[in-house]
Amino acid sequence: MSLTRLIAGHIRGHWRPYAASALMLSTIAILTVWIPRQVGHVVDALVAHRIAGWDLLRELGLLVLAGLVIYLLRVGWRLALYRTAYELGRQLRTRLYAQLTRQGPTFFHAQRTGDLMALATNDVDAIEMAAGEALLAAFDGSLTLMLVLAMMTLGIDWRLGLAALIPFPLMAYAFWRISNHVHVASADSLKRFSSLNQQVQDSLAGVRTVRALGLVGRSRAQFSELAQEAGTATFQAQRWEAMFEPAVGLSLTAATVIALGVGAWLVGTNVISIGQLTAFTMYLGQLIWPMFAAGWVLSLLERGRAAWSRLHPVLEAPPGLVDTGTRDVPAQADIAWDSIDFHYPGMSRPALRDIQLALAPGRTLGIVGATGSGKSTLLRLLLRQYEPNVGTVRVGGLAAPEIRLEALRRALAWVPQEPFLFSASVAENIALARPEATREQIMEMAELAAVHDDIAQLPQGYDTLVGERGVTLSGGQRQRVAIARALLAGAPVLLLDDALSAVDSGTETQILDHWRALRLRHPERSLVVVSHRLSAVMEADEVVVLREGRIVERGRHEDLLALGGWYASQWRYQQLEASLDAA
Ligand SMILES: Nc1ncnc2c1ncn2[C@@H]1O[C@H](COP(=O)(O)OP(=O)(O)OP(=O)(O)O)[C@@H](O)[C@H]1O
Repeated sequence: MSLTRLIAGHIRGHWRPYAASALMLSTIAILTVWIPRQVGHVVDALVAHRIAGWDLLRELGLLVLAGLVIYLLRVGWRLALYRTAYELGRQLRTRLYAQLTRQGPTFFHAQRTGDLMALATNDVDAIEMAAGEALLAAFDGSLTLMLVLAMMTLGIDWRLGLAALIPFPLMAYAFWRISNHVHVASADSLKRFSSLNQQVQDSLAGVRTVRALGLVGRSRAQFSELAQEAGTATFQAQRWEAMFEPAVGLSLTAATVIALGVGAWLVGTNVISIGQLTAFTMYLGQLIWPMFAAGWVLSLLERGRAAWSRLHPVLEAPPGLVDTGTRDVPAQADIAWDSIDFHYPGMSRPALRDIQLALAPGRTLGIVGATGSGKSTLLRLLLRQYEPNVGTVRVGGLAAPEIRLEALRRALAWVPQEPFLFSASVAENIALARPEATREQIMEMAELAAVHDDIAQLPQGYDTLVGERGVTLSGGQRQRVAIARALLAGAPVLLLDDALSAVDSGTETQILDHWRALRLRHPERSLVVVSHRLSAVMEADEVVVLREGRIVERGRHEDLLALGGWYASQWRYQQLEASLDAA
């Protein structure tokens, strides 16, 4: 879809404010061209000594009244129009946000956060301007131009009109050249603003790393270079935009010189009066606005087009995952990875191969293996962040794609290794999936996640702000807050994706004991534990060991010890490490 079609569609949907603005602008244009005519009449009457006293005052009063009405209408059209242009901005931002929530990791892998933020702010602003000011200025400018030209040629003298217009084709050519440059320069400026945004985002997110590595100087230099580039690109666009004004000025000066020359001759030969020549020069002055409007409109439209060409592909990007599911998660949510093969998009090496695995309701599955062996990928397929290339993930006997995505994800309480805490209180963070939860319920889950005592130590307890603008929690505290959040969600399946990595083994045992106690109340709930520490899976009903995407060992803890493979040697190693730590 082009920008024109987008704007045309918007106008169709909001024709009333556009029509009201157009009506007001038309009235303004008519009054504007009436003014020189009126001045011409007054001048002629003064020259002929036909007017004085109250009559003169009345004629001048009419001019003042026209000026006042023009002023009020100018305020009126802006109010009517800006509201609807902002409405387009709101719609585009909402569409962008909805699109972002539909997308999966592949999309976000390809898009830079800074770019997406720039799209939602700068680019949408540029489109808003194109659909608002630019459109109405185009309408107003063309209408004024037509009326002024009509008054100059038909109302005064067509020869004088034609002669004065000689410089204008040259100006049109200059406009065309300038607007091409504005388009290229605007696109570049928007792109560089995105890069600057990205740098700010990266620097803020990684500020501690940058400081710790002593890279502050380099980071500043990089930022200053990007800021310089963005500034230069914006200046470049402005430089071309600034050319519009001299082009208008030159053309009008040339037109005025011609008009005065030809006009003097026409007055001398009594074809037109002095009052008409006065009106004509006033009309020439009135051509300034349509000319400026043309330059302004062209530059706004070029900015809008450049912004739309960046935003449109993102809005139209096919969702990473099509949610065609219609079913809810069955009550007995057993899970199965059925003959799964999977490789990440663009990667040749498979991340999972020939996976056959099942988890009955109320059971615990442990997934272990060396780093990069595919443990988290198993969970990502279950969460439908990616689709397997071969095989099917089943939940409650249904293929995962048959289930509504939101229902599927609500049934799986996932705690990643590095959970995200929002800028809100600890209580609100825990109650994310159940905002209606009572303080007692929140506290109960925090106790189960072994984080209640930590929260009690915070300055405002459960009301302490955490996240970006609040108190900084340790990695282990964040993990436990996220576990409390997942427990409160009350989902039938809890997925701990290395979510105990930052807590000590004593706390880990405590949390897993609490889980088992909780399961006495909810015997149908299942647990999947991905862990590097084998103590986290020793009570599991089944443990699988992954190596390079394949299941290479499986069984209960004792079976795996007896097998004498990777699990057994890793267990011995971790036991030794624990006893050394204790010593
Ligand atoms: N988004 C991705 N794109 C491409 N390859 C990926 C992606 N995510 C993971 N991989 C690769 O897939 C393989 C399995 O990754 P996965 O994250 O499942 O391993 P893991 O066993 O959970 O590792 P760890 O214990 O370090 O968390 C690895 O080789 C990894 O490099």
